[in-house]
Amino acid sequence: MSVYKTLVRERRHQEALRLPLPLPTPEADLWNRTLSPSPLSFSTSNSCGTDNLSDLEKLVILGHGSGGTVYKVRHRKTSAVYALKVLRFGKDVAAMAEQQAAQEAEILRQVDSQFVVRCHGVFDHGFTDIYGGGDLCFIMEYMEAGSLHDVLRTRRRLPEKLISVMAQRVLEGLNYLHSMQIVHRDIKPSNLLINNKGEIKIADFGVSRVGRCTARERDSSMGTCAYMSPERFDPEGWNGDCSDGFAGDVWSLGVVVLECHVGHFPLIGQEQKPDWTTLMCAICFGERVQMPETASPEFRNFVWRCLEKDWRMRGTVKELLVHPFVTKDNSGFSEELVGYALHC
Ligand SMILES: Nc1ncnc2c1ncn2[C@@H]1O[C@H](COP(=O)(O)OP(=O)(O)OP(=O)(O)O)[C@@H](O)[C@H]1O
Repeated sequence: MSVYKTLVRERRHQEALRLPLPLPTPEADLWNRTLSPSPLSFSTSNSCGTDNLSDLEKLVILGHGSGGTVYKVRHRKTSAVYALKVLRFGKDVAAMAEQQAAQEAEILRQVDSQFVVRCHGVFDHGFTDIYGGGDLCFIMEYMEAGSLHDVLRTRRRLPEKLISVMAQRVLEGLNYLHSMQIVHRDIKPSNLLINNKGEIKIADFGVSRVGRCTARERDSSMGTCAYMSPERFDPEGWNGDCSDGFAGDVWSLGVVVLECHVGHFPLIGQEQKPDWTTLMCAICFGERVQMPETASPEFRNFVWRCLEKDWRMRGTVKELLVHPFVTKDNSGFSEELVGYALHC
């Protein structure tokens, strides 16, 4: 998990939830949808052919996040392999935390894109004893090569062509999510997963929103602050109250892209401690970010368009999808990404 994470998800340390999991709604309904508070304890109908977690054999732990553990599991009958994300909640559940968890489950049930890690089913408590009594389990598509964070930890830097492939796919994923009015709000290397074909996909909707945030949600500052845009960090200073949030995902992608080039978190010096004040100063008041000398003009321009402090001036996903940095011929580079990832 990233060392920069200082603001974590409140909801994932809170008491067992009785999750309201509403039935899927048409796309249009997603905007500003309020979730029903009626508790519902069930496993979803799912696409991996199980309504019982005991059908899944635990193989290894893939990783730990702020709220739980991700296991590699195998379906005993079909032998299909999945990643099972088990979330646990602490005591003192807040209403907002409960809503956020329901929102994550709902988003996962709705999204269906080759650029987003697929969720095959959701189980809430009552079904999860076999996994230590977790409160919510997501059966996810298994991404064999792990996360971009894992790759950067061992490789440090990636060649521009690979960064371009990664950026293009994340933009496609954001384009899809934004078309459904979903703002991811936590784009960072550990939430970008890679499969054995070298395809990068967006994962983890733990702090995502459908539609605009309420003031209360904004105040809770959920997400990883190192990758947060100026308007999320300081809504008053950067007119964040008027933002629909989509531009914040573009900023985060810009930070990730630059990080892949320079080999460390790029907005503060390597000698600086990534505490809240340092990050706030760098993100909201820092000079325009310096580019590595070896960066191509296309790379520089792409990153500057993403890291424009004023969200109204920042590049949009649609604009960046046709930016020369991502429209270059990168055929064959996905396979190279697998090599990078699998041999770390
Ligand atoms: N679908 C998946 N396939 C393969 N590995 C996965 C999958 N989902 C998660 N992982 C691994 O498990 C780790 C933990 O994931 P998780 O989403 O719980 O936390 P995180 O994103 O690293 O941190 P946080 O939850 O604090 O943001 C990831 O970094 C990744 O290495």
